[in-house]
Amino acid sequence: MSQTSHANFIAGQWLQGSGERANINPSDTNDLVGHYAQADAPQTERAIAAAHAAAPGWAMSTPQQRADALDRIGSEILARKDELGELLSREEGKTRPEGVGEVARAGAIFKFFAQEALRQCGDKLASVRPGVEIEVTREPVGVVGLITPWNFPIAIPAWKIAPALAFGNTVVFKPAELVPGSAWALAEIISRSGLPDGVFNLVMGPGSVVGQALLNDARVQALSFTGSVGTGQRVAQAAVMRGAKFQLEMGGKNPQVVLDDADLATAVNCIIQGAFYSTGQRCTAASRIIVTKGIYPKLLEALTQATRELRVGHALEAGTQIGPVVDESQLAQDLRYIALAKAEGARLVAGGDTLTLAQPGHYLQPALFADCDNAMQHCRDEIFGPVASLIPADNYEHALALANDTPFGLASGICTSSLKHASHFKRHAQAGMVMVNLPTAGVDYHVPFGGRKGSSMGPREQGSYAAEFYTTVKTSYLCP
Ligand SMILES: NC(=O)C1=CN([C@@H]2O[C@H](COP(=O)(O)OP(=O)(O)OC[C@H]3O[C@@H](n4cnc5c(N)ncnc54)[C@H](OP(=O)(O)O)[C@@H]3O)[C@@H](O)[C@H]2O)C=CC1
Ligand SMILES: O=C(O)CCC(=O)C(=O)O
Repeated sequence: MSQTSHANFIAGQWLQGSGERANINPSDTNDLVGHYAQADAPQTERAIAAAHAAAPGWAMSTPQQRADALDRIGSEILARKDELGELLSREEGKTRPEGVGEVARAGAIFKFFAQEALRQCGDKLASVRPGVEIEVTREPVGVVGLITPWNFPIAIPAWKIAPALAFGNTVVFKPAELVPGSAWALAEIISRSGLPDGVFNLVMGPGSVVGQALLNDARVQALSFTGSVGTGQRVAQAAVMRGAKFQLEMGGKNPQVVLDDADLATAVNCIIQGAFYSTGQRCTAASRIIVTKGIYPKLLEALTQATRELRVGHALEAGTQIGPVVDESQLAQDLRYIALAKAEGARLVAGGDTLTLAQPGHYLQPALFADCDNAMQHCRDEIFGPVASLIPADNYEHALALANDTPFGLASGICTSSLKHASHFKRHAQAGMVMVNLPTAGVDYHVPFGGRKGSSMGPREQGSYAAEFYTTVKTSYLCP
């Protein structure tokens, strides 16, 4: 067994795994970010046992204890945002400003939930029976298993870990294998925050081993997952079979509608940001650009030019707008869908080719397709790359129908100067989040996040709504 400097954190101790994995920079595959421990199933079970043993004590911790720990974590993340942002960009490939921005968001999330820990409340109700008093209170669920994806290596862990701890649960955190660096740095900060041993545990390793062990173990009473539809369904099945709570966030095929009366510059900006920034690797990314006929030619011309001008490069280089794709297999998926779109008759008007730069990396020029049909397969599936498809619509009603014609329902955007259409769209878009004259991606940290249909299952994440998942309700009757 090798001695990696990045070990797992279990029961307050740093423990070597049964193996280790190299973390490679997608901007420069010669750059090794570090070696990170890999747990096996017995080590994962050890982490679960530690969280299980710590759960009763942490459930009885005071709101002040929880708030202090979370606030300390948030403060250190914010103080180190440049350094941690660089690490994040180096391992995941989003640009440095995006990486630093994500770290700042994670810090703000911990600060927010520090305050939420102090705001826990319940209801006191009159009974229908004389002399009886009723109280409705919230209690921690117990041990929660948190399984996170690679595309937001610190923000998604933050928005699961912070509410879990704030509401008195203990945590076993399994980050995605591609991005252990940010997870480990976050765990190291948490390890010095004053939490009792076993309250927070980091277990790095493959989803098929560590993730699966979390799904199987009856001591894990709640599972929060973000990632692909296929894995999400496994999580749901396992949770249902053994009666655990679960919460799934599984992506989208988000529409960005542009109406004739839209401001052209706003629409182009929303599409470029929503579809291509973060290399399109966001579950909130806009990939179906639904455009009414009057503005279609003008928008196509402006968008084609803007797409061609995007600077793809090393994530840490000043001026880079689009970093590399996260790894070879995601790049292969993007290229497969670009080939499929062409085969389906979509017209490629910009990008779509890999790029060879001075350093070896997974570079892809953002691809823009025109004259697509919403029924084409590449307009149905989540690609998770910098690929956008323009779909013409006859009018607003047709655009709305196309926007809703998808198995997913995460975010839905519209660009328009019509208050009437904006209001109607807000009401009738079948999505968990609606954006008017704003990109579909890029959300606030203090409000609910989640979707409908195939995008999400279970209670919402983030904001005060997070309490729904990370607590269980108790109704007490008292006859004094
Ligand atoms: N909605 C979203 O935000 C995201 C959507 N995706 C979509 O998913 C596709 C594939 O990405 P990928 O990272 O492979 O997604 P996965 O769903 O495979 O990964 C998400 C998390 O689940 C873990 N996992 C994998 N298998 C299991 C299992 N059997 N039991 C428990 N946990 C498991 C992964 O571990 P590990 O990877 O470490 O093995 C990772 O931590 C993307 O192309 C994209 O379409 C991806 C990321 C985010
Ligand atoms: O758009 C955002 O700000 C969040 C996106 C996200 O959470 C995701 O892609 O998983």
